[in-house]
Amino acid sequence: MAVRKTVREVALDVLVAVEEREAYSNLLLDHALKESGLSARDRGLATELVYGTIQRRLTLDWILNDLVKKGVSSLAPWVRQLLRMGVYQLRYLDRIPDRAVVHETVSIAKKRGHRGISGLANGVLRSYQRRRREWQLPAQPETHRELALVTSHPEWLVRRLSGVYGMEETKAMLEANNRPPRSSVRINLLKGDREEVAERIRQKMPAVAVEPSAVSVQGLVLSGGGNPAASTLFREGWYTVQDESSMLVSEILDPQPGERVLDGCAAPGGKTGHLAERMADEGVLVSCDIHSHKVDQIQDQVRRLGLTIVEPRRTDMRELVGSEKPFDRVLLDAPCSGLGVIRRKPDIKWSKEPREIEALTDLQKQLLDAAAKLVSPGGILVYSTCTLEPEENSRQVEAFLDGHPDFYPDITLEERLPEIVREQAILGEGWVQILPHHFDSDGFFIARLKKS
Ligand SMILES: C[S@@+](CC[C@H](N)C(=O)[O-])C[C@H]1O[C@@H](n2cnc3c(N)ncnc32)[C@H](O)[C@@H]1O
Repeated sequence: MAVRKTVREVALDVLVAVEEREAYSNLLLDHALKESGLSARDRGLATELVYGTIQRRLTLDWILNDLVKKGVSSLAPWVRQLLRMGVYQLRYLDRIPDRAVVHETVSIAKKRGHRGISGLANGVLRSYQRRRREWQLPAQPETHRELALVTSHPEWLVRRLSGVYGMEETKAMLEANNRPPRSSVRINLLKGDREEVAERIRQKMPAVAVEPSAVSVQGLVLSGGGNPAASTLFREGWYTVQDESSMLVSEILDPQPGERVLDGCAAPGGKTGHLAERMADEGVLVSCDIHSHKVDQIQDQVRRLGLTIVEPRRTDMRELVGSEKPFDRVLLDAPCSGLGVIRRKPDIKWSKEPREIEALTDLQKQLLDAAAKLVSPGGILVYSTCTLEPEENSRQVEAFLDGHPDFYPDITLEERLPEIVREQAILGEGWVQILPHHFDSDGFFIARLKKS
C-alpha cells in the first residue's frame, strides 16, 4: 500500500506544482485534497498552508534572503517552498507550536533530500526563531515598497493601484486580499425562493450558519461547515457556488423569459446558469466559449441545474458576427487580468505582468466591437470583468462609447443595485466598480450599455 502523504507534504507538492507549472493554486489544491485522504481538519490546514505561503511570499522571501546565504532564488524549488512554508507557520500561525514546525519541516527535508538540506532547514528556522524581532514592518506603511512588503504584493501592482485608488484604499484592498474568501451560494430560482433554499441548507447541513447576502438578492452567505459543492443539494441543483459580487452581473443584465440572449465568454458557465434561471428557462440562451474543454463545463452546469434553453457552443465569439441573428441582450464577461480575485487565486499576483494587461485590453476591445454588432437595436450589452484596472474597465467602456455612437450608458444600473452597493462601491455613468474590501467579495466591474 502506498504511504499516505502528511498534510505538509500535500501542501508542499501543491506549492511546487503552482510554481513550476504556473497553474492556478485553487484547482491544484482541490485536486490534491481529493486524492489525499486527509481528515477535514488537515484539509483545512493544508489549504491554509498553501494559500498563506503564496499570499505572503514577498514578506517570506524578504526574511529568507537574510537567512539563506545565496538567497532563496538559488534554492531548488521544493527547498524554497519548504522554507517559505516553515517561516510562514512560525510568523503567521500562532496555534502551531514552533518546535512542531521545525520538526515537521526538517523531517520532510530529510525524507526528500540529503543531510545538507535538513541541516539548512533546521538552521534557517532556528535562526528565524532567535532573530524574529529583526524583521519588523511598519504599522502604517508610507512608501510603495513598504506597502508591498507589509501586504506582500508586487511593488508594480501597489504602484499601479495606488495611482488609481490612493494609498489608503489600496492598503484596505490588499489587506482584504489576504483574508480567506467568504463562502456564498446563488439560489436556483427555478427550485424555490431564497428562504426556502436557506431552510433546506439548514436542515441538510446543521453545522452551517446561513445568512442572506446584502449584495445580491439571490445570494446566501454560508459559514462554518465544509464545502457547499460537496452537498447533495448542490448536485441536485438547489444552488450554485458563486461569489456575491459576481451574482450582480446577471442581475444587472436582467434578461427576461422568452428573450434571445447571448453569453459570449461563458465558461465555466456560472453566469450562464444564472441568466437561464432569471429567464425562467424560457427563450434562447446561446452560451459560447473558445475552449472546447471549457464548453464541457458549461454543459455540466446546465445538466446539474436542469436547464433546457441553453445552447453551449465552442466558438470564438467574434465569429458569431454575421452568422447569428442579433440578440435582445448580450453578456460579455471578458477575459481579464483577474486582479479582483487575488484572494481566491493568490498566485495571480506573482504570475501576472504589466504587459499582459496591455494584451488583454486589445482582446477586450475586439470582443466589445463584436458584441456591439450582436446586440439588436434597443438591446442591452453588459460588459464585466473581475479586475480593478481602469484600462480594462471604465476606460475600456469610455473608448467603446466613443467608437460606437449608437450605444449609451444605461443609468438605470444604479437603481438596479442593492442599497449597500450604491452606498459603498464606486459608481460611474452606467457602471459600477466593486473593490475586494467593500463587501469582502471579489472585485468586479460591471457596465450596462444600451443600443439606441
Ligand atoms: C472571465 S471568464 C468567463 C467566466 C464565465 N462568464 C462564468 O461566469 O463562469 C472568460 C472566458 O472567456 C473565454 N474566451 C476568451 N476568449 C474568447 C473568445 N474570443 N470567444 C469566446 N470565449 C473566449 C475564456 O476561455 C474564459 O472561459
